[in-house]
Amino acid sequence: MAAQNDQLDSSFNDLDYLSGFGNSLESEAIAGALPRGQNSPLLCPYGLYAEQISGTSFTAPRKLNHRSWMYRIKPSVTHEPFAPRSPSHGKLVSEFNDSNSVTTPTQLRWRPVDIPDGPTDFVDGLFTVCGAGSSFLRHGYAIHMYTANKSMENCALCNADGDFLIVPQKGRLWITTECGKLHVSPGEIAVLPQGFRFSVEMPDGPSRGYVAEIFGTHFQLPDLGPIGANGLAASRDFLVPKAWFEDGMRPGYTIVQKYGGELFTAKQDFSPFNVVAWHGNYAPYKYDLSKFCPYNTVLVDHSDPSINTGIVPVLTAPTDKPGVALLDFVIFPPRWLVAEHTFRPPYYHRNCMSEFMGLIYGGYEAKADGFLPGGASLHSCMTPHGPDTKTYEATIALGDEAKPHKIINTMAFMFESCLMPRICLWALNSPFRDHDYYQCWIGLKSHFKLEDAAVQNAQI
Ligand SMILES: O=C(O)Cc1cc(O)ccc1O
Ligand SMILES: [Fe+2]
Repeated sequence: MAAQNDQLDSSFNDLDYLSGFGNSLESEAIAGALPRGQNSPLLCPYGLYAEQISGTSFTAPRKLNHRSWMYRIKPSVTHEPFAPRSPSHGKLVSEFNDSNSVTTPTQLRWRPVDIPDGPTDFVDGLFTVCGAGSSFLRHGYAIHMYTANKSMENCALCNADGDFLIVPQKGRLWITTECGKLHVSPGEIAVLPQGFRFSVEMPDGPSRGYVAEIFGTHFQLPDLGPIGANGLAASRDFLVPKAWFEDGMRPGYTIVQKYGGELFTAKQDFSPFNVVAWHGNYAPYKYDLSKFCPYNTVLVDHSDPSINTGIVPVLTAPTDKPGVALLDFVIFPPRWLVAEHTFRPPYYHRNCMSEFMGLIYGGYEAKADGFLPGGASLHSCMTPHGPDTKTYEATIALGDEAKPHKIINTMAFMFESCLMPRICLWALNSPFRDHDYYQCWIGLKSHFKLEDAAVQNAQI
């Protein structure tokens, strides 16, 4: 089910799923469709074709190795040659350089982008905001957003560049994948790993959301360290589709392949969702953010976001350096604030990591206004940021009298990366850019009282 909060439609009946993060799973839409005792028999049950999808190199260490076997009516190779899509897309970037993006250390914020009136599906509605690195070199990330209003028709997207982590903000997504169907509501996230073909329906029409794409690695659950064996995102809350297939002719079906940030298309006359059974540990999945179990200080201080406000990553895409993320997905869920004689909102800070933030619903504790559901902000490497003037003044005015207080009806998130993002020009020049963002801090006045220091010194 979708996250339990009054912003969301809880009447929606969800599907039945498999569960467990990174588990080795199996699913048959028809009993007996999975071969037993081997992956690639000479003849598969029911005359199916066996096909492997590898999400890691064949020789990746076992604990990092991802692959699945699919038993399908026709193999996915059965299509005409790929050709550049016409019209080309033009707003997707997977290798960030000065031909397609710029740098700026300034604090950036965007209002929610309007959803187009004209028919726009998930593929056409997707645009890159910022990112770093290269899908070709298998190191980097891209942050996209989408605004769309219609289902993909007779076509499926396959992303050869990386994994998509989709964060719907408005409108449900019904995602058909080769492993089966995922119904994803705002308040939930979905991960479509590199290479899976999928098609997105938008049953609610106007839809908006965020997408983090990672190149060259996959998301993991973060280590829990001293927290212990439980807490944060639990493995069993990650839901994986059950096998689902469609048979028969689908003339003119289009496979859209995103490859090096460009789109290519190929025609075939059947649905790619023809997998009758599959097994393995490489599969799409979803997670309901309301299941997250946050941890926090129970006495003083606002510790680092790696623990204190419950904003420990839900998922992390690691680099080779211990503790340094290519991309962390971090949430700011409803939770109790109890710290004593403490400035409870996020502290003022500069971070060697770059922080892209979005808001799914409600408000965000560090910004009294201007940061809206569907909007976004970017505070790049070492760019100072923190609570706006109103938040600071309201917190100080409350003083030490602040009682335990529950932040409710909110779900903000952050994509945090060690790589410095370049920003796409259409995002920088967007009519939705809030050019007055800096004003939210300009009113911060000095509270420094030199007289107090003089009195103090006189007493010594
Ligand atoms: O900048 C932000 O709003 C995100 C953030 C929140 C927090 O509680 C501590 C650090 C941090 O970067
Ligand atoms: Fe921050």
